[in-house]
Amino acid sequence: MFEKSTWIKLPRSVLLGHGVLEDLGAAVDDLYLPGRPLVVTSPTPNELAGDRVRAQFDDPATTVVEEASFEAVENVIEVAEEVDPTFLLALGGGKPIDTAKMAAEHLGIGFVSVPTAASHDGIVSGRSSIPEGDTRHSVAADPPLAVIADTELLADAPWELTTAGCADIISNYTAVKDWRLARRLRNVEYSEYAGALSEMTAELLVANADSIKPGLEESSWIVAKALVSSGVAMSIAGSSRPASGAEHLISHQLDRVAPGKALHGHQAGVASILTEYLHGGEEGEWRSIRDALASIDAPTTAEELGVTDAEFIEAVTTAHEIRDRYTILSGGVTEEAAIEVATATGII
Ligand SMILES: NC(=O)C1=CN([C@@H]2O[C@H](COP(=O)(O)OP(=O)(O)OC[C@H]3O[C@@H](n4cnc5c(N)ncnc54)[C@H](O)[C@@H]3O)[C@@H](O)[C@H]2O)C=CC1
Ligand SMILES: O=C(CO)COP(=O)(O)O
Ligand SMILES: [Zn+2]
Repeated sequence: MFEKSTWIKLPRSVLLGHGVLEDLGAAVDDLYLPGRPLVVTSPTPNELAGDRVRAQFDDPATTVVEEASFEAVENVIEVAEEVDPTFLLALGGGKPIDTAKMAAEHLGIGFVSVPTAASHDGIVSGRSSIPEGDTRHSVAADPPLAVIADTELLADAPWELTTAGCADIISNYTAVKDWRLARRLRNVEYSEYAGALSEMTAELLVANADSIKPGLEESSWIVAKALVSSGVAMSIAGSSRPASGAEHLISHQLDRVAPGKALHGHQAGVASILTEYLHGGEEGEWRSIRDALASIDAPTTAEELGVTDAEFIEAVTTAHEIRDRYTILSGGVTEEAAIEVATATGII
């Protein structure tokens, strides 16, 4: 008997392009969402765009979060219980968006995503990536009801945030390889559609690398489209698998070992050079990944990330300890082997 079923949750509206922030109020009306939002943001995005966002609503409330954490989620829930918003409006980078996404899920209300940086592919996804102690959770949550990605705003963000978004997408190559490996060795459920969409997103981004340049609003357009597409792949998969494999586990460990040193996407990008080498060996495609990262100004070495060689190696050797996700690193890598691979790929 045929018993398969799936439930794919996607945003209802995606507004992407020059000046679309001014259409935020209209986009929310179009969702039949009456009442006041609670704006969940972090300090810099609040300063940059908070007033333009609030001006489009009656009596909006605001809460500012510093980090993505379970405590931050609890705080947002507490504020929401006081101000009783109809929906949450996440304004900023990955941290306020992940925090609002998870808080909205707990509150049983919708949320709208307004990214101020094209720095990560969580702007559309139905996942929240939240650290806790020595581990890192990828928590299921509803995706945003609408995404308003204004390329004028995204293009004004520091250039490295855009290159971090590109690197987060380039790391999809190895994420999908890990996913296929997990299907072969652990019978993990794999979606051909999500895997193909994720790979195609990385390929299109790399094919357009020549148009990704500082000061060019078109760069934000290309990157934001890729971030939306990658987020949709995660929604189709019902997990972050299409965009998060062993390279992301290394990035998450770097957040613990060397907090605040490098951006999420940059860490995932450098780590994917290493995991591609582990998948394909010397003759594999690690040089293509390295060159693709270099072509859009993203780091390719531990030094360019601002972390020490020892910190990078520690993140590699401990990556398998977090999360029950089968990858090329499951089973662990010895320190000697990690040093050898990181040296062979020029990361250290
Ligand atoms: N849920 C998911 O599917 C995904 C979640 N993530 C998560 O997202 C986070 C990384 O995202 P980021 O955006 O790097 O973190 P973030 O929210 O900390 O932003 C990075 C920095 O950029 C600043 N910033 C944002 N917009 C700016 C602007 N327009 N001008 C100047 N500065 C601006 C912020 O103030 C912050 O200091 C990580 O926690 C990661 O795990 C990443 C990918 C996917
Ligand atoms: O960063 C991600 C995809 O780019 C997803 O991260 P998680 O696997 O931690 O949810
Ligand atoms: Zn990522």
